Amino acid sequence: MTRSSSHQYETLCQRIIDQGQWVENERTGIRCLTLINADLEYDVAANEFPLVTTRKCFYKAAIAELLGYLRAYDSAAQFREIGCKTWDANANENKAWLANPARKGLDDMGRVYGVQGRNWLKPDGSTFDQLQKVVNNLKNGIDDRGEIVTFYNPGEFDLGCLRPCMHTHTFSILADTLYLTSYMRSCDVPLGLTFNMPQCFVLLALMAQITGLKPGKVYHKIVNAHIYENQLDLMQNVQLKRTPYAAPSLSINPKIKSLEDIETWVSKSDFEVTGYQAHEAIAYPFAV
Ligand SMILES: Nc1nc(=O)c2c([nH]1)NC[C@@H]1CN(c3ccc(C(=O)N[C@@H](CCC(=O)O)C(=O)O)cc3)CN21
Ligand SMILES: O=c1ccn([C@H]2C[C@H](O)[C@@H](COP(=O)(O)O)O2)c(=O)[nH]1
Repeated sequence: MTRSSSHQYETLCQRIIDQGQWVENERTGIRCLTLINADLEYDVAANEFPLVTTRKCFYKAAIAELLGYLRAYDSAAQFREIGCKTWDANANENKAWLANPARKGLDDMGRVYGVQGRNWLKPDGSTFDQLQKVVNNLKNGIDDRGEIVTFYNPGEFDLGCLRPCMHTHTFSILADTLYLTSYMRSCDVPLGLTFNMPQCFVLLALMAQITGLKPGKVYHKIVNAHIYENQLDLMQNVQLKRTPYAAPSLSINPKIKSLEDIETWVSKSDFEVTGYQAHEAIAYPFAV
């Protein structure tokens, strides 16, 4: 059985504290206590929604962010419109991006995440929709062992504000059950991870729902897991002193039946979490 996701989270935080090494980070100027390699697992079949309970997490914003990725949003203003402010700083305060001639003005994020997932540029100038291809195959029960959506396009890194952190999602079918393996190169454990855990869960649940498959498990593979130096005291002396609660569950509007629904009318209010008991919020500092 999968261990409660909040417990997996606190175990990872403790491992970083016990085994992590200090690494200077040039981009942000803030050092990070860093661990290489972590594996998390979420049981979508059992509907154990992976929300950290040792602090209040903002899952509505996390779900909105995922919807923005699936819709190929490229502007922080689009994310704000659907209830997510997480891209404001990287679009408008990141020094390297502000100085980049590719930036098209206020709120532009450039060719990141969903732009690559939905509009991968081909040499002939046309675009390829990775997500649509995967949805079409899964709907027909096909797993060609390459049901992959990747946002990672090294040839276009200079056209976006940040390289994607959760960069690749691989879908797999066994019998009538859909699995998801999600790869993450760089993980801000106090902040970003509390968004990424529920996002992986929702991505599998939604894809299963629109393809007619049963949801199985998510395998979340993290390479560089870190805590920024200015977050460490709150993590060690506040959050990790708390006892986790049981996992909540998630219900998704059953009227969502297609990728087009996700592109057109779905909003964060189509997702309802029940039984979320959490300790009070912690305002962790954010490194731009
Ligand atoms: N340093 C850093 N950490 C990240 O986690 C991160 C980035 N940069 N840049 C790109 C995205 C943006 N993400 C973010 C950005 C902000 C929050 C954040 O401020 N979360 C608060 C409040 C959220 C709210 O009120 O909606 C939190 O307490 O979780 C979370 C994830 C994740 N990513
Ligand atoms: O979904 C996300 C997006 C970003 N992060 C974190 C991981 C790092 O702390 C920064 C990105 O910095 P890089 O220098 O590009 O690695 O953002 C996250 O945890 N989750």
